[in-house]
Amino acid sequence: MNTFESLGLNSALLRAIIEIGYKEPTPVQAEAIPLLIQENIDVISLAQTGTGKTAAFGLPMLEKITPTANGRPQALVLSPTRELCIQIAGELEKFSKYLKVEIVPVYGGASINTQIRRLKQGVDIIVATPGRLMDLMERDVVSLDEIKIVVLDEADEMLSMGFKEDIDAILSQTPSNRLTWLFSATMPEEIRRITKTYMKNPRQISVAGGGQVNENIEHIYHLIDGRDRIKVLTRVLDYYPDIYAIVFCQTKIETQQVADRLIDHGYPAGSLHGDMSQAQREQTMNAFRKRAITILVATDVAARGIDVEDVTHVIHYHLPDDLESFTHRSGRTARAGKKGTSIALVSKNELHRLRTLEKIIKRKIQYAKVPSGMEVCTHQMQYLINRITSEEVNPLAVEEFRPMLDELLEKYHPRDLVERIFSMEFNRLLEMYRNAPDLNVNPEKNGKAYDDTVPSTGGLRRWYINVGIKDGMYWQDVKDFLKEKGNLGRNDVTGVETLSSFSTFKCTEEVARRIQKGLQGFTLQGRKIFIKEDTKKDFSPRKPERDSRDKRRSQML
Ligand SMILES: Nc1ncnc2c1ncn2[C@@H]1O[C@H](COP(=O)(O)OP(=O)(O)OP(=O)(O)O)[C@@H](O)[C@H]1O
Repeated sequence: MNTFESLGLNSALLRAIIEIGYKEPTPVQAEAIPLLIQENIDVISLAQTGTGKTAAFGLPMLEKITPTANGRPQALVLSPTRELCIQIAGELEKFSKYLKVEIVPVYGGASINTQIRRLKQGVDIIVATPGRLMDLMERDVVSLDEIKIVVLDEADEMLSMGFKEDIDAILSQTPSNRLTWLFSATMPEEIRRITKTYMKNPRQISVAGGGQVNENIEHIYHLIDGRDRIKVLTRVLDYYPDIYAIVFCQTKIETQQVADRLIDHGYPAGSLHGDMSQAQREQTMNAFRKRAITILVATDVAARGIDVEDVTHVIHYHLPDDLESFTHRSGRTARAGKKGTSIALVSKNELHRLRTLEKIIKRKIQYAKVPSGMEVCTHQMQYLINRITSEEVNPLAVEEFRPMLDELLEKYHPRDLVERIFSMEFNRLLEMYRNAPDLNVNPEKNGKAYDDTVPSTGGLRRWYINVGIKDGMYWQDVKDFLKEKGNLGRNDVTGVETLSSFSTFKCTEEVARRIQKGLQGFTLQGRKIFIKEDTKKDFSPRKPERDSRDKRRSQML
């Protein structure tokens, strides 16, 4: 068995690790720690989510630096989001409890003056988001000329967010003989490019039995009608007692909308996305960690890498655009050797992407039916029975209230009491679910893979409309919207395809005129909404005209 003692860590670090409660190193730690301590090399390490990569780079980093009197930073960790900065700095603080090391997190949205003050007092390790570090460098309050080690955490995400220039500028200020360590759960193309751009002969360490597959995650999907998404979500949330979940949405708008809907329906939910202030984001994360809220609705970027203990479920409200994100999302559960479930809500037109995903994650994603209303009630009932029957009786408390309990038992038959307890707990649920519809889509029958309805008349043309996913609208919503504005029949509009900032659809000129009339004077968030003929002649499915990735990201952050 590998032990932390055998990895070459000093006694101060070992003492802290024991106090934290780590018993033995995870495979990535066992592999990386001795190598990084003994050799001065660039390293790229692929390891599953939740397997302790922070300690895998943090412990050797702490072992290798020797705090100097001049208080200039010797190590730098770059990470994409504020949450991650705070989290990594917090972990490093814990590891360095018995060392004299100054660790300063610097990230946007928080007071720059406080960060400047802390940096001026001397710092050994900076944990930073690229944007804020650039600000600080421009103000000449931080100098990177003594940096020995740079860690690029979630490097692909930093590039996706458009930090490439900042990273270039930051790294150009560090000594050329610095070491660069990169840890990641996935190996997208960006990571390969990063290795080429920023690293010198990096050694790739692969962990036995590692790779991208976290066997502790059970992957399932529900096949649904896209219009029922929120209903399916609430049903799933109701089905699992004590669910502690992160729900991933694709855009900031959708994240907020879903969280608002859940809160309106009485769920303990909160949202996390880039349109919130830093204070709001910290408040939500704290509430989630303390379980004051148990459902966190988040964008991919805001929740990348966050480590919250015992998250039971990750729910993909939509599949991510960028399928690598699926691994990072799912990895918010089943951390540190525990088990967890990832549930994808998939409409028929997303099915083919699910198959691609299975190849990426090298796992089968099992189909599961959306629970029926009765199944929700039965499951909750079983849970209540288990809770009651496994509860240990507290004799002292019972004795104290014995007279009241006796009186209750004299007045009511035990069966009557059980029925009352049941009603107390279940009236709301039964009311809600007694006649609940079946939310499953049969892949062979009723569900539609895409909008393939037959239009009422001939003479079809393709039209463009300036609404899309970034407005929180998917094809069904766009179709409903057009139907409403043009006061149309079911099949008047067809072939709706929705991309980030616009959609296209097919209809006759007459139908288009009705839509145009309905749209007169209509604005969405101050923007005039219009349709115009799409002059591209053929109706074959168009390749999505990708927005630049940065632009898309800014919607998703
Ligand atoms: N040796 C260990 N024994 C027990 N728990 C550990 C050990 N190492 C790390 N952990 C715990 O496991 C959890 C996951 O660690 P960490 O956040 O570093 O994972 P990660 O690999 O960076 O995940 P991700 O790829 O999802 O960002 C943390 O709560 C951490 O405290």
